[in-house]
Amino acid sequence: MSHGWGYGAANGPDKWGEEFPVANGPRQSPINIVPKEAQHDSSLKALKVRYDPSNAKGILNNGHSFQVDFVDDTDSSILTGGPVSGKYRLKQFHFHWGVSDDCGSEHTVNGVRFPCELHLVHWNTKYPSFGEAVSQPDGLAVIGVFLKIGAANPRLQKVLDNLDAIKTKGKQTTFSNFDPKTLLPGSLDYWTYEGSLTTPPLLESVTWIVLKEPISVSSSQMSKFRSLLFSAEGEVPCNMVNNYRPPQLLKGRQVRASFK
Ligand SMILES: CC[C@H](C)CCC(=O)Nc1ccc(S(N)(=O)=O)cc1
Ligand SMILES: [Zn+2]
Repeated sequence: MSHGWGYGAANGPDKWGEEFPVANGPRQSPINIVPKEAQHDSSLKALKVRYDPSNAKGILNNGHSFQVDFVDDTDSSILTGGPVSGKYRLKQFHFHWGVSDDCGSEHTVNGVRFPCELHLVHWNTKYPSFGEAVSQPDGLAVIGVFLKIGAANPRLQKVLDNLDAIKTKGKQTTFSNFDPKTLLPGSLDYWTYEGSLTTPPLLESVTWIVLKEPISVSSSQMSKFRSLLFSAEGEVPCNMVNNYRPPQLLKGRQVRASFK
C-alpha cells in the first residue's frame, strides 16, 4: 500500500516531488514574505468577506490537519474584492502548526516563523464546483492568517473545544453556527501573490492573500492543537505536529502589498 504523503522523514515535503512533480513548479507555496520587497499596488481593492455562520457544517481530522467544512452550494459565504475579480465561495478553513511555539506557520515574514497559520479556502464561482476550480490557475483564493503567542483567543477556543471529538484520523463531528470572520484580525491589510496548494497535489491554482496583522493564541491553546493525532484509532499514535511545508523559491514572482 503506498505510504501516502505526510510530514515525516520518509513521506514529508522533501519527498513530495517524487509523486507530485509540480512540487518544483514556478508558482509553489508557501513563500517567505519580505515586506520591503513587496510592491504597494494602489489598484488593489479592499478585501471583502461576508460569511453566513449557518453555513458551518462539520469539523474533520483529515490525517494532515483538521478542517471546518462549509456548505458551499450558494453565495452566502463569499470573498470579493482584494486582488480577485468575481466571487469566491468559502469551502473550508484549517490550520498548520509546529511541535513548539517557534515554528508552525507556512508563510514566513523576513524569515520569522509563527507558531500557527490559519487558511480560509475559497473557490471561484466562475467554475461549477471546488473540484473543478482546484485545477484552474484562478480557481482558488486562500486567506492566510498568522497566529502569534499572546492572550488566549476566545473565538478560536470555540473551535478548539471540538478537538477532543476528532482526535484521530477520519473522525468528524458536527460543527454549526460559527462565523469565521471572528477569526480575522482588526486590519485586513494583506500581501498577495500567485501560488499553489501547500500540500499534495500542490496544484498551482491559488491566489494567496496573507494578512499582515496576526491574531492571538495562547501557549496552552497551542497545546490543544498538538493533542490531535495524524494516526487513526487503533494505530500507533503519532502526534499531529509540524504539519507545515517550508517556504519555496519565489522564481521571479512579485509580491504585492495592499497597504503602504
Ligand atoms: C479536489 C481535491 C483537492 C485537490 C484536495 C482537497 C483540498 O482541498 N486540498 C487542499 C486545500 C487547501 C490547501 S492550502 N494549505 O490552503 O494550500 C491544501 C490542500
Ligand atoms: Zn493550508
